[in-house]
Amino acid sequence: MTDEEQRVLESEQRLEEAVEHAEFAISVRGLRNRFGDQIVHEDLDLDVRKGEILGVVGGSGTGKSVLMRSIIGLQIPDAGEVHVFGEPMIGRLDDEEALAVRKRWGVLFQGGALFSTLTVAENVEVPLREYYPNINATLRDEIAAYKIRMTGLPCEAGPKYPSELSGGMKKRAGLARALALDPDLLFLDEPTAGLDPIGAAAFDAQTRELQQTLGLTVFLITHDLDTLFSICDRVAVLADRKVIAVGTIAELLATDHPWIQEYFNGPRGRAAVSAQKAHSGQAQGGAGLAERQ
Ligand SMILES: Nc1ncnc2c1ncn2[C@@H]1O[C@H](COP(=O)(O)OP(=O)(O)OP(=O)(O)O)[C@@H](O)[C@H]1O
Repeated sequence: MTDEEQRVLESEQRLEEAVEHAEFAISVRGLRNRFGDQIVHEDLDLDVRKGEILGVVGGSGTGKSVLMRSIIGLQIPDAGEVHVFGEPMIGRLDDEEALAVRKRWGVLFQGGALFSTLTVAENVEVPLREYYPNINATLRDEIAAYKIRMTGLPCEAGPKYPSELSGGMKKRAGLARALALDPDLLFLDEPTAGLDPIGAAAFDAQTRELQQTLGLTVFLITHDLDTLFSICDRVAVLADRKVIAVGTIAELLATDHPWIQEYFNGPRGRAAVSAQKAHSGQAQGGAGLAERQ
């Protein structure tokens, strides 16, 4: 086969795959990740629908963060396929194509991962400098200020350093940075961990509002049952090295997997359901999420 024929064949294959994966923002097939003797994922499949908030749960060490890192290219899996918006993410895109897909997502890492020597505004500007180096400084400052306000932080937060912020403010600053490039897809790794319940509920409400107004797809790793019940459209459960179930919480509860039953039907799960019911009652009585922020 000539080089030209090979190129045409590859481009046809890519087109077929793009059509096959078009309804999903993310498609993972047959993922395998191993660290030495420890197999974290084996034959893991997962589809994330466009426009949904997918909660990702599982016991500690089941590989939720490794899964996220495999999707965004920070972890090269031992086997498997990852497609984001129909594009194959592992080894088949050239630099320019990979960059075009990477611009379509934003990531809030566990703990915020802000650069401690940069102000909040400078942190938000990092992806702008990296992906759009020709934007002038004034426009960059304006975009950063807008993103900061978008996440509910006051303008005065811009010149502050991460060490001067509360935990909740740091998360919002990380969120502002994740939104810097107007992404279609947002990855959130335990966004409410370490926040007090009121701060966590406000962050959830902010996430939901942003997802709806910006039409985002959200891949949300969490241990927070209130987050799962209040804002996730579906939940994927990691156990036994793979995604053992994915669906609405009602659908998950209809399965008889012991971990799922214990997780959602245990004391904390029941408390989250009661809180959710109480909140829905209040909302019908006029106290909506927006008022709680
Ligand atoms: N770079 C690495 N080198 C070696 N082992 C790793 C590496 N990254 C992750 N692991 C291991 O992979 C497993 C899964 O880690 P991961 O951080 O994805 O878990 P998790 O489900 O996100 O856990 P948690 O809920 O506690 O954050 C863990 O046992 C971890 O020690």
